[in-house]
Amino acid sequence: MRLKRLLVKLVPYWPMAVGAAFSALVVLVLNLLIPQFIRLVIDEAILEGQVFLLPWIAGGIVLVTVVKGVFSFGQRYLMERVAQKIIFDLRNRLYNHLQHLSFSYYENTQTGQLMSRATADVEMLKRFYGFGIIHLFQGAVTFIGVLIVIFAMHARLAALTVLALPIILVVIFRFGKKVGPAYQVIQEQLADLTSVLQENLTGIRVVKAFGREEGESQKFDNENAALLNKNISAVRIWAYYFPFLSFLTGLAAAFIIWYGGREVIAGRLMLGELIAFNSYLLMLVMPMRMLGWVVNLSQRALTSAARVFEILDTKPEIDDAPDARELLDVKGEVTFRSVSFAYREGVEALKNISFTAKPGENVAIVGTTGSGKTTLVSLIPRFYDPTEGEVLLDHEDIRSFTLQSLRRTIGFVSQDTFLFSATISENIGYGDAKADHEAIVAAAKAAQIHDFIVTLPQGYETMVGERGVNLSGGQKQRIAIARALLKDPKILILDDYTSSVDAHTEYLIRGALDTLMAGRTSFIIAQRISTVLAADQILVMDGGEIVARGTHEDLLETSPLYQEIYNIQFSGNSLTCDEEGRDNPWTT
Ligand SMILES: Nc1ncnc2c1ncn2[C@@H]1O[C@H](COP(=O)(O)OP(=O)(O)OP(=O)(O)O)[C@@H](O)[C@H]1O
Repeated sequence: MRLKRLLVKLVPYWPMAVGAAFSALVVLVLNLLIPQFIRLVIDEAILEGQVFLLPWIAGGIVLVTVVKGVFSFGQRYLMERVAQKIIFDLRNRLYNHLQHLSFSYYENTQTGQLMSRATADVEMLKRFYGFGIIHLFQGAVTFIGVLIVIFAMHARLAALTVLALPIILVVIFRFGKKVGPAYQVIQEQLADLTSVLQENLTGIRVVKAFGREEGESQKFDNENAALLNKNISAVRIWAYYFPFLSFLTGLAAAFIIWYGGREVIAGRLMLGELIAFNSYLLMLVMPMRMLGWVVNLSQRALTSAARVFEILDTKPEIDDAPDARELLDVKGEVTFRSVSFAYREGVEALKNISFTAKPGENVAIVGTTGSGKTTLVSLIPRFYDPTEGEVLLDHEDIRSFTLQSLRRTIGFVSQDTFLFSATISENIGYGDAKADHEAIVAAAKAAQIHDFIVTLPQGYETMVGERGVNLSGGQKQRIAIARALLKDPKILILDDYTSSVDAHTEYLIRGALDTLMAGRTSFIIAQRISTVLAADQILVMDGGEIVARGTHEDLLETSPLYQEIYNIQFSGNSLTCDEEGRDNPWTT
């Protein structure tokens, strides 16, 4: 099944694959000629004393070798090209597929596992296409070719020699059965090792902050030692295999010399024929060894294929409905109608949520930690679909629109800001490939980050992310805000957007956002008092439910939970700023 699926991928490249197979056949025929030259040298030139034949035979050998070289090159080159092309397609498909898999998939899969599949496993498949298949073919035709020739030369001797064949085949297949699972275990262990490495590198700050370098090294050591052991187990299987195979072929050679020698002495076989016969049998040694190698490679490739296909076969949980249409002319009315949602069955993160945000309305969401605020806003761009109920945009279920067009209308600034290893300008322009420099600068100005950017040595062309300058949390967040604003979204979602900027910057952003939010429906998970003050409606969440709603003044009077949140969360930063951005005590 998996093998068939791997082989089908050759179909689009059949002319090249056939070219490689043809070259392999030519190489085989030429190989079969060499022992005949040897026979001629011994039987005709030496024993019969026909010296004039020698230069011709020598010339023939040179010619055969040259032509063989050309076709060997063709075979290798063509097959490697096919392999590279198949792997190119596969890598692209895999990457593309990964882009479309849903959040839930990534939450349940280790990044290291995915990286290992996209690199080590794909590489294994390349070796299968580039070497495995052609060597399997070459081995099979060599076998058939040699058998035909030796039976034609001396049927009895050939028949007696190949009696050893079934034993050899049993050895090869037993080997395949053992080595396959051994390599599956290795491949899985390698993925585990990659996961440890990836997690360590991502969390290196935590490792250092807690002084856990030793512990982490130990963790890696353990996984690495497990990999070593598993590799050694596989190598042991290999190590048994080769000497045993050599022993069997040695036995066959001994038999030929013994039996064939007697035939020569009896005059039923020429000396040159015996030597040629033996050369043919030696030609079988390589394919037999190769068969073991190819069986091993194929087993590994099948393991890798299973791991790669598993990703490709995972359907994105969130996808376009078959009749999904483009979302056009958005007004921006968002309605949650009896929405419930569970990340895991039976544990509801949202329970029966209903509310409407009118176009252009500014909705603040407050609540205790873990009450479902982030989950609620994640349903609007369809990061997840409700388990029950529906989310409507302009009175239509958002599942009736294409994901692309839906997400295009939404600007999202999430809790953890991620910037790519690219220039500031590219990061801000991420959501709109056509954005010009003026638009990028305008967005940066609106997010109050322009003044900072121009102080950098390369301004907007400064690299950020892993390969560039380090920015503070607040600076990153403002770049993320600029990135969201550049899309000119009808709906704006800001999750904890002010959590890492100081009161002064918050004031500056606040001012910019007030203008920018005009005409957009916005949802802001509020951490600061100024946000709730500016909101048209505030949703108060607790345990996945909306327990109160209203304006700040209403809620202070009617909702004890809101009062509590206000006292704990907002009073600590109940400062707003005066015109110049200086902090002032906040009063209602
Ligand atoms: N990806 C996830 N998988 C499983 N459970 C999750 C996931 N994300 C959140 N939860 C759970 O869902 C509940 C709501 O989480 P959510 O992040 O929406 O809360 P929140 O109000 O935004 O919290 P905070 O203010 O701390 O960010 C929590 O109990 C949380 O543990």
